[in-house]
Amino acid sequence: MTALLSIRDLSVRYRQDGVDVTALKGISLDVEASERLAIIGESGSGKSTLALAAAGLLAGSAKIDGRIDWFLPANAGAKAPPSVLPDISPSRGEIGSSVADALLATSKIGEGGDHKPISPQEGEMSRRTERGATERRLSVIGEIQAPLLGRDIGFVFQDPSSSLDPVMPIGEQIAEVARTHLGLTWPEAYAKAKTLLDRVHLPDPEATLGAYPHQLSGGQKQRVAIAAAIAAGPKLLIADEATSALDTIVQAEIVSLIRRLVAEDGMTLVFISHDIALAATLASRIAVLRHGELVEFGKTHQIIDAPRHAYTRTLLDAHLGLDAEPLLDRQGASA
Ligand SMILES: Nc1ncnc2c1ncn2[C@@H]1O[C@H](COP(=O)(O)OP(=O)(O)OP(=O)(O)O)[C@@H](O)[C@H]1O
Ligand code: NI
Repeated sequence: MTALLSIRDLSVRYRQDGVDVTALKGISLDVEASERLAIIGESGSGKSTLALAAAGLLAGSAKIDGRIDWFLPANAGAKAPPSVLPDISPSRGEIGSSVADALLATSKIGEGGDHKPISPQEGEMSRRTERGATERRLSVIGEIQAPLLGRDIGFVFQDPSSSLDPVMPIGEQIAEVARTHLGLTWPEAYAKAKTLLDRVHLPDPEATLGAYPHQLSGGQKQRVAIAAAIAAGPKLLIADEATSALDTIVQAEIVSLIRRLVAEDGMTLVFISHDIALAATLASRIAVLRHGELVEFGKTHQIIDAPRHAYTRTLLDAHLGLDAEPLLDRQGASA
């Protein structure tokens, strides 16, 4: 297997009210190209921090140590028009040299989070936020080859309302991503948006193009957020608790939607959840975080059938206590 993303010795500290909070401690893991990886752990274990760090979206105040290497296809970003290229200042980060047919975007992050800001893509990062885009900085340092939100990484957050603009028609929000990153004209981008609304199974895509987020249910809004996230054909889809705010039935529908889209587009998936059983239905590998440390990492069946760490067993037991049904749909896990 080839790595899409390699994380080495990643530590992240936030400063809050004058106190340092260590969110991640020495995390090393590879995300393999085309795999479905779940990151699980209880609230505060560092799951979102890991995803945000990988996507280069950590708040500028975060102190980051370690190394993140991306292995993107050489033509990544080739279609991005110059007007939308990020404004990246020279920095201490290193750009790895090109290898034969892959581009290596390397970030070696110095002590003290000495990483430079990247301007948010207009209308993109400013809306697709969880904790406020204005604080966000790209910690993955690079030139235009650095992974770019929307183009290389699709990010789906827990609350679709926070990632969608309430006063912009849905079609325009999706079309904008396609236009920005694929260099399409507006009519082409709208056609693409309509196709995407159909692909995420929204009823009447034509009418939905002109609808506003408040006219849709929570599950439908999450479908729109997913359509926008994949509009530019990213290599990696990161879903951070993307189904947690939804009721069980809708949650299952969104999980199967994600599974289908990832398979159809050959995307790599990082699925973040506090729910080990849900994660097991989707992922081929599971990483278990606890208090910012990677306590267990392996194939889904190994984690479920023979967990090595007591904490993983606790997560499994907690689940079994609530529900006597078999924990894992083994078909789903191995598919
Ligand atoms: N912007 C921030 N400023 C200060 N502390 C933060 C910030 N973001 C996260 N933290 C802290 O870092 C730790 C890890 O948080 P993180 O959000 O990564 O956990 P999580 O596993 O995603 O939790 P949840 O399941 O609740 O989303 C927590 O102690 C959290 O309070
Ligand atoms: Ni989180």
